[in-house]
Amino acid sequence: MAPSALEPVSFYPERDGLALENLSDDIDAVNVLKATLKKENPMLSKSSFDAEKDKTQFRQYEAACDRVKNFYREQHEKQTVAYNLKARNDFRAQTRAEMTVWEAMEKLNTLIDESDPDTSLSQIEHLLQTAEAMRKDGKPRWMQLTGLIHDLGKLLFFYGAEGQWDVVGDTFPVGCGFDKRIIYPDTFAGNPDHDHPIYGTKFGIYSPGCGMDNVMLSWGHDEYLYHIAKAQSTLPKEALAMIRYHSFYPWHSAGAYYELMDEHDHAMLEAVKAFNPYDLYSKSDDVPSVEVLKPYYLELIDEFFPNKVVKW
Ligand SMILES: O[C@H]1[C@H](O)[C@@H](O)[C@H](O)[C@@H](O)[C@H]1O
Ligand SMILES: [Fe+2]
Ligand SMILES: [Fe+2]
Repeated sequence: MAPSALEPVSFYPERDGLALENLSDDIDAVNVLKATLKKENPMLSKSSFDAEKDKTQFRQYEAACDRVKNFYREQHEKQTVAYNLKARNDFRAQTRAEMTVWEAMEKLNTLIDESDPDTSLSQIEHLLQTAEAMRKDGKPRWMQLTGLIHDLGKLLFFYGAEGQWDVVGDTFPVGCGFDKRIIYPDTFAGNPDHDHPIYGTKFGIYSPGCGMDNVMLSWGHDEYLYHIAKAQSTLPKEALAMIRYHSFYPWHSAGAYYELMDEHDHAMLEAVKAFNPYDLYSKSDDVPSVEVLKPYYLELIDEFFPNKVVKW
């Protein structure tokens, strides 16, 4: 019988008249269901870092050295809409190099990331630490590979970057107001877009719910590698989101810019959040042995990059 307009509709018709003492059984059932769901999606299961690490030891920007502070002042002053349009044009206009993923990891190894307060290890070691932590936690192979390559976009530094400010560091949208939850928010006062009549407003060139695919994130290693992986690998969309947004801390960790998201972005945010602990908290793990791990990862790379030689 259809419910009359005046009667409340029960969303749980089979539970109408449920006795209170059965409630704890229901809670157990929900917990079992949650565990089963997690098993089916190991990407989302908790990282082992949750119990092991003192997370307050990471990303301490107020206490950071001048190298880090100076880096962010420059990045925040120079990442403008005009620069971002130019960077994307330059990117599309050429292939910078052709080499395998492993060769790219070796090439990147000489870069010391000025924005990073948490590691003094080389890039190859950081990539292996990230991937190894995922492997130990039983994460899917595609996710391990994502961990292995996620910072390879820093190669940009060797191919016409203007410095490190357009390669590394946290990212944020350009073309709309800079959110206070970005680290060192006051340094945006020196950005020419800060007081722009459109770019300086809350939504700027965007509209509520427009979706992150339509948002221009500050140009750097995330955006660059995202385009390469999207075109040349068989990685799933969750992996591409992990790559594109892994430095977007104001979004995935501080909760800013949610008003720009569309429905698809909510699922992608979960993927990025599942990725983040491996990137950040593995930085204090033991130094991995490159030569010992190389055969395992060479095979993994081949699985997702059908053309061994990648166009960078
Ligand atoms: O300093 C780091 C580093 O540059 C990372 O590669 C980047 O992903 C982080 O967002 C940033 O905080
Ligand atoms: Fe990164
Ligand atoms: Fe990283």
